[in-house]
Amino acid sequence: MPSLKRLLAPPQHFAQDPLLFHRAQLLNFSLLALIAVMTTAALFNLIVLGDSTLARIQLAMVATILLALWHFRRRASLQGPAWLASSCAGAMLLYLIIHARGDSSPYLMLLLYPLFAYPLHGPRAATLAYLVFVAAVLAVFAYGWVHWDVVNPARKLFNTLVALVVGGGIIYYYEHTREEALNRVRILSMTDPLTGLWNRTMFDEMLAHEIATTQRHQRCFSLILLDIDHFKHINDTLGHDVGDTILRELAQLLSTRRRASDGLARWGGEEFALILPDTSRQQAEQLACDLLETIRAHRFPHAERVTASLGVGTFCPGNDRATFFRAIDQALYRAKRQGRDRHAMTDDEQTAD
Ligand SMILES: Nc1nc2c(ncn2[C@@H]2O[C@H](COP(=O)(O)OP(=O)(O)OP(=O)(O)O)[C@@H](O)[C@H]2O)c(=O)[nH]1
Repeated sequence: MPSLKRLLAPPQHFAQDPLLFHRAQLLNFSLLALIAVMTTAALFNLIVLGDSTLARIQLAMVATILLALWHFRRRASLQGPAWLASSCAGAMLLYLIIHARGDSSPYLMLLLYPLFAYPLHGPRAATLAYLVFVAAVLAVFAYGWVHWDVVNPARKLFNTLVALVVGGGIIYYYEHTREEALNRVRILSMTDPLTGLWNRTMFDEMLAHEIATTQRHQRCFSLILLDIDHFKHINDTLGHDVGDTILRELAQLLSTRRRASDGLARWGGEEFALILPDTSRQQAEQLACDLLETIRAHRFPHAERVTASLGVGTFCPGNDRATFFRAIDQALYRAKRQGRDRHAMTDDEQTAD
């Protein structure tokens, strides 16, 4: 049983993103199901019906799907295997219609295609796949009209088209709204509700990503930790609402000052963190001075003077995350101790571990 559970579980690469994880789960199941169905069909065709040509085609398909399954699980590749799975499912459904030579019941099964393709590809790619599929169904239909003995083909074509358009439309709409809802949940889980910046969870994820990139490409990134000075006093004298407004306004100010590639997060109560990819110690220090000047010059509503203290450091390949953070914290503490409204750099030896 545990091995069956492991087989049904998608690779862990997709665990971070709920949308991709859902697709990966579905793809994993579909590939396994296709292998089982195709193998059974091939054996049935070979042993019971004696159709070795069809059985060979099906076994070749099984081999291709096995390859796709390997690619998906080892390489964590979703797109290619997903297209292969939906193409195989589409081909099987078309084969059913051709095999039934105009009998009505397989037409109803065409709706299985969008039911399968939309959750697997997502609305955009699945619509493309579905259009190709509908075109293929119409081609089979046109062929059948000429060659098969179909009673009232015009009515059959009309009913099939209505089912394909209405059924496909409903499935598209369902999948589209489901993805939108999931995206909203994802954004809510990543952002801080007061400032709209990344929250701590997202910051940790982006930091881990930046550290991995740093090690891979052998380059450094810098980090600034910013803490508003005497924020407790602001809250106590002006009220929490003013405190909240200052947090929001500072977040806005920092957002306008950063580059598009920089990551900005609310790290804690009145603390903010800026990840600066590909940024040297000197560049980070210059930015820290600019930020201090910008905050000093800004007129915050109700508050006469708002300042901040900054801890600044640079992470290079070989550094250790925990040591680096300790050093940044100590730099920030030093800036506070030395009188606030200033920045302090980490000691090089501290971050070098
Ligand atoms: N208004 C508001 N206040 C918050 C929020 N989160 C944390 N705080 C307050 O921020 C204050 C932080 O106080 P301290 O940690 O003592 O720091 P400080 O007063 O800024 O002093 P220094 O950092 O030493 O300059 C506390 O009073 C918290 O209640 C928030 O979301 N809104």
